[in-house]
Amino acid sequence: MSEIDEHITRVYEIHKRLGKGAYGIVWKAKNRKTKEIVAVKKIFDAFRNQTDAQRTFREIIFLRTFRGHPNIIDLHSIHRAANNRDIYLGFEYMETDLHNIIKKGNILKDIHKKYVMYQMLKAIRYIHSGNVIHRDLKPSNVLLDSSCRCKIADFGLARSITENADGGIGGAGDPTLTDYVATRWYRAPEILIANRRYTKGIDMWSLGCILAEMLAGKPIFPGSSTVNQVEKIMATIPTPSQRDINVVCISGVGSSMIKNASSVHKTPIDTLLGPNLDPNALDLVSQLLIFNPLDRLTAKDALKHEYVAKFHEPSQEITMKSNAVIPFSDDVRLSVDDYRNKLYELMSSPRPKNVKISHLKNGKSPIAPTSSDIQYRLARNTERYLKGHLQKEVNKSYISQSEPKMASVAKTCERNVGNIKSDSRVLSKCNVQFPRELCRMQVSGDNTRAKLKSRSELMNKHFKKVDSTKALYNGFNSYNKNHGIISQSALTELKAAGLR
Ligand SMILES: Nc1ncnc2c1ncn2[C@@H]1O[C@H](COP(=O)(O)OP(=O)(O)OP(=O)(O)O)[C@@H](O)[C@H]1O
Repeated sequence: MSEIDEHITRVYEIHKRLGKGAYGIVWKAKNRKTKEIVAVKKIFDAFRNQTDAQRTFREIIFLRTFRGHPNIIDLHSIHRAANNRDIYLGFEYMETDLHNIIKKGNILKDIHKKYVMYQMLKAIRYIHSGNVIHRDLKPSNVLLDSSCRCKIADFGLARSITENADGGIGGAGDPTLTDYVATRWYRAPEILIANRRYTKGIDMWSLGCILAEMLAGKPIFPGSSTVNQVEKIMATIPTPSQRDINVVCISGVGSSMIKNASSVHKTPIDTLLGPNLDPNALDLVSQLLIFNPLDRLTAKDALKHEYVAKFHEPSQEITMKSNAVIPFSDDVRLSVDDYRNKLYELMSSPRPKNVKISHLKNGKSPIAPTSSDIQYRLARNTERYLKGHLQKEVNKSYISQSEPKMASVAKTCERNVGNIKSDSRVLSKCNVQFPRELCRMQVSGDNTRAKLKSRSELMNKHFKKVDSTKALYNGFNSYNKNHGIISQSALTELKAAGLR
C-alpha cells in the first residue's frame, strides 16, 4: 500500500483494489472511526496540467452539486495528498459496476435491465434539469449494489451548458467541444464527426448504447477507430435524411463521412440485439439511437416510456430547482495553481446540503429477495442515528447519578459510541445494570438480521429504563415495533425535540 499516503491509511483501513481507470485507482476501505465501508479513489497527479486540473475540479464540483440524489454516487470526503499533486476522494461503496455485470453474462433478468435503465434515466433527468451533461456515460461508470440499486459515477467530463443548448445544436452561446475525449463506443455520431457544439442528446445516445448492451450482452458499437465507429453506427441505425445530415454535420468532411458510412450493408438494431426481444425495449433503444440529437428522446420523456412503466413514479423523478452553478465558467481555463487553490478552499468550506430525497424513499428493489432486505437497510440507517442520541441520553443519566467512576465511563461511551466493553469491569464494580449484551453487539458490529432485531429490542428495553425525553422514547419505540421502520410522525417528533 505504499502508493497510499500514511495520513490516509490512518483514516481508512485499505482492503482491496476495486478498479483502475485512466485517472486513478479505487480501493475498498473501512473508515477506522465510523467503521463504514467506503471506496477510496486516488487521482494521480490531479493537477498535472490544465486539462487534468480542470477535470479534477469538475469531478469534485459536480459530485458535490448532485450529492444526495439516490442514483448519483455520494462523495463523502476529499483529502489532500502529502505531495500536493494527488487527491483522495472518499465515496460510498458500491459492490460492482454494470460493465462487470454484463461481462459475467446472464445475471441481469429483464426486470433488472428495466430497473437499471429507470434509475439511470432518473439520474440523468436530474443532472440535465440543472443544465449539466455527464458526457462519459458507459457501463463502468454505472455502479450497482446487490439489490440492483444503481448510481452514476465519474463526473470528470461533466459540463454545464447554457439554457438554449437544450433544444438546439449550434445555438448562440453554446460552449464548444474543445477537450472532449469520452469513451469511443458510447460516443454520439455528432461528436465523432467533430461537431463542436453539443447537447444533452449526447448522454441520451450513451444511454441508448448502454441499454442495447444490457439487451445484447455485449457492446453494440465496438469501433476500433473514429471512422470505424461511425461505420458501425451507420450500418445499424436508419439512414439519416439530407436535412438531418445538414443539421448535424457542420463540415463537408463530416457529411461525406456519414454518407459513405450509410451506404454500407445494414444490420438493423433488432438483429444486433438478438432474438426474443421485448418490443418496448427495442422501441426505447430505437428512440435513443437516432442520428439527429434533436429527435432523440429526452430523459424526461424516456421516463414515461412503456419499457420503464413498472417503475415510473413522478414524485421520485426529481429535478434541480435551478441550474447547477460552478465557481467559474466552464469555458475559462484557469492555471493549474488556481484550480488547486480553489479546490483546497472548497475543501475547507461546508458541503452543500443534500437534495431532499434519499435511498430510504427508493421503491422496492426487484433484486431484493424479500421486503425484509429493504427493512433491514432501513433499520440500519435508522439505528445509526438513533444510537448516537440514545448513547448520549444513557451517559447523561449516569452522570446525573454523580458517581465519579460512572461519569468517566459515560465519557468514554460518548467519545466512542457503543464501545464500552473495555469498561465492563468498572461497570460491574459500580454494580450498575448496564446491558452487556448490547455493548458486546455494538462492539462486534454484528450485522445479521436476527442480531439487528434483538439489538433493537435490547436498546428499546434499556431505553425505557433510562426514560429520557418522551420524543426520543416514542421514536425509538416506533422504530422497534416496526422492526426498524420509523414512522413519519415519530420522526417529526424527534426533529421537534431537536434530536435529529
Ligand atoms: N464508489 C465506488 N464503489 C465501488 N467501486 C467503485 C466506486 N467508484 C469507482 N469504482 C470502481 O473503480 C472503477 C474506476 O473508477 P472511476 O471511473 O471513477 O475512475 P476513472 O479513473 O475516472 O475512470 P475512467 O477511466 O473511466 O475515466 C469503476 O469502474 C468501478 O469499477
